[in-house]
Amino acid sequence: MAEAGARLEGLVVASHGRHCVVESADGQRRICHPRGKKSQAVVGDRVLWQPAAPGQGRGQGDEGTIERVQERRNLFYRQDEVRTKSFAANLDQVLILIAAEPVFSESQLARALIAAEAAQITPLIALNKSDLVEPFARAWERLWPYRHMGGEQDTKHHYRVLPLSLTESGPVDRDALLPLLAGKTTLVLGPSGSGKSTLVNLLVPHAKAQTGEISQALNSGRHTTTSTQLYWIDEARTTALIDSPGFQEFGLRHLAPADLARCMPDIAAHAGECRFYNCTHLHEPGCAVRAQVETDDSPGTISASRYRIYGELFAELSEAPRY
Ligand SMILES: Nc1nc2c(ncn2[C@@H]2O[C@H](COP(=O)(O)OP(=O)(O)OP(=O)(O)O)[C@@H](O)[C@H]2O)c(=O)[nH]1
Ligand SMILES: [Zn+2]
Repeated sequence: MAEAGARLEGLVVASHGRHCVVESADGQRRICHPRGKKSQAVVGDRVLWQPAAPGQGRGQGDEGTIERVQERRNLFYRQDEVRTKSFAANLDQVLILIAAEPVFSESQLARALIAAEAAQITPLIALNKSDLVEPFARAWERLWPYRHMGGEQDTKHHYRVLPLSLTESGPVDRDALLPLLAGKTTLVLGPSGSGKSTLVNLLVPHAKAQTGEISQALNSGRHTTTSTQLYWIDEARTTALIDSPGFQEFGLRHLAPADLARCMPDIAAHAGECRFYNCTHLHEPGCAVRAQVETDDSPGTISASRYRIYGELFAELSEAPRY
């Protein structure tokens, strides 16, 4: 056990309410409590922590206090169903896993993408259950604007959209995913039933073991149903997946309505060409964005559904109180 009094570096690998599991450089994991509000950490945070003095831990030792959260490279915001904010920090990318069934909500997808863009985190979209041929074809078609965003050439597309069939072609999917994940920390998000657990089990064969007794102890006998967990894919601990429950309404309240356009690449591509520099793209004359929205007569480069979502979010962010 580490010496009391020392400040040690660690990585937050799980959070359960205010408690965190901190992993130190040697791979050892222990429960830590934040010292105060300022040291409230989220998964992915690098922290300085201090072991509890002998006899002071509430458990069987192996506990500590988070003394400081190191500066974050980025912070991913979302809101869960009970309207509290949840976060993960220091991410390289966000993998949004949706499926042919259950039918995905385009609005939820758009929100998650906007949240990623706003935090300057690269999003990656995967559509699972390609074995369900007809529902998959419909879902793939609905993703057309996302598959083609930012240009017609493959290399210029803003989002990467990957077809998967995790239960039917696991090894093939693993080979497709691993190079995209290697050396990075990826937050996996997806609606219930899309195959998130299947994905984690495919990529992290010892997921249960990694979660370990510590997290199980924290979860049991407590009303903690949601927890965010970081898993290492490789033994060298360079490639990480963060599994976070809840893909409900994404609170985007940290954004102002005027931030939306730059977080939607298809809209951002034309937002600079409007007659008014502060165009909202809702009603102004000379709006280059509205000129690009598809209609029955013209294909346009902005799909009608994306423009509708833009309008809905703009209204939501204009009205809702900030908290
Ligand atoms: N047909 C088909 N079914 C799949 C595929 N991947 C996952 N499933 C099934 O979809 C269901 C949901 O998969 P899970 O991995 O539990 O999904 P989840 O996203 O973790 O769902 P929650 O636990 O509700 O959050 C399970 O019955 C899986 O067997 C696939 O590629 N094809
Ligand atoms: Zn405009």
